[in-house]
Amino acid sequence: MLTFKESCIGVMKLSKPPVNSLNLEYLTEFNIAIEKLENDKSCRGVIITSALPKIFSAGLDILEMYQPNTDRLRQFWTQVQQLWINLYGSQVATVAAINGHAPAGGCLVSLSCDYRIMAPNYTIGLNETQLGIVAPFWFSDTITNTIGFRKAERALQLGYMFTTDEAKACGLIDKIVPPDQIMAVAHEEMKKMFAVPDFARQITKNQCRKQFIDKLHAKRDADTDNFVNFITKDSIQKAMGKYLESLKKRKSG
Ligand SMILES: CCCC/C=C\CC(=O)SCCNC(=O)CCNC(=O)[C@H](O)C(C)(C)COP(=O)(O)OP(=O)(O)OC[C@H]1O[C@@H](n2cnc3c(N)ncnc32)[C@H](O)[C@@H]1OP(=O)(O)O
Repeated sequence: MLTFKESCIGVMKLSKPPVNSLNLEYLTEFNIAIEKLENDKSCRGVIITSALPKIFSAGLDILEMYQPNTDRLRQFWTQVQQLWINLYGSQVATVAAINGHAPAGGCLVSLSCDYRIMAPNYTIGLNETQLGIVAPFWFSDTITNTIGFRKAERALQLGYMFTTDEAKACGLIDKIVPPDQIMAVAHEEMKKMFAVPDFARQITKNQCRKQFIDKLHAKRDADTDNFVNFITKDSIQKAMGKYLESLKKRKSG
């Protein structure tokens, strides 16, 4: 993770080649970096983007969920939950500068921010069902809160990956920006949020999001149990093995 500060704005650049997949170690690093910025009194905003060309993040590392060690799988899921809690509940203003594809966990990271700008000709969405897995309730809450129930339900069922244009049309992202302008526009959007007194913006954000974060806190252990029981089922392991194979075939084909 490349993290630096530009006056009162923290910039986090995901940099885990080849596709910024989020494994246990990287999620832990991500959480430490965001918590550090959150606790930095001089930091008012965070921009999350990718240091890689064409990929914002491929989402959760599928290899963590394929033929897993159960203890590690639990730790992995705890870090995924923590990342969402940290981002969705952050007190600082957050902008996702989506400069590449953002499937599944990559989409969730961006949806957890306050504002999303995206470069053209990429795809974004919660495609979990395409892998034969199911996005947990807090993933669906987050997309529903962004694009509304009907569109979210349809997108989740299909595991639909939106083009940048489609994402803009349904409100999944806020603005389409040429790749060479994405950081400049992220700073402009951040300034708009800074024009509002921090405490008023923070309390308002809390009012909107707290109930959803509290819901996960109340069910956190059960959510981890569900995840571990679900992922370790034979049928799910088979589906995930097939999906991994299809990724490799697509590459060679
Ligand atoms: C109960 C479950 C709850 C919710 C759980 C999960 C949420 C998730 O996030 S699951 C992850 C879903 N992600 C995807 O489906 C993305 C899959 N990847 C792609 O579509 C493409 O790789 C991508 C468009 C991101 C990039 O395309 P390319 O630039 O063409 O790269 P390659 O496809 O050649 O990939 C390079 C290399 O990376 C491996 N890879 C890709 N994604 C992942 C991933 N998410 N986890 C682990 N590894 C991944 C891919 O297999 C290639 O590997 P090698 O063949 O060994 O080089």
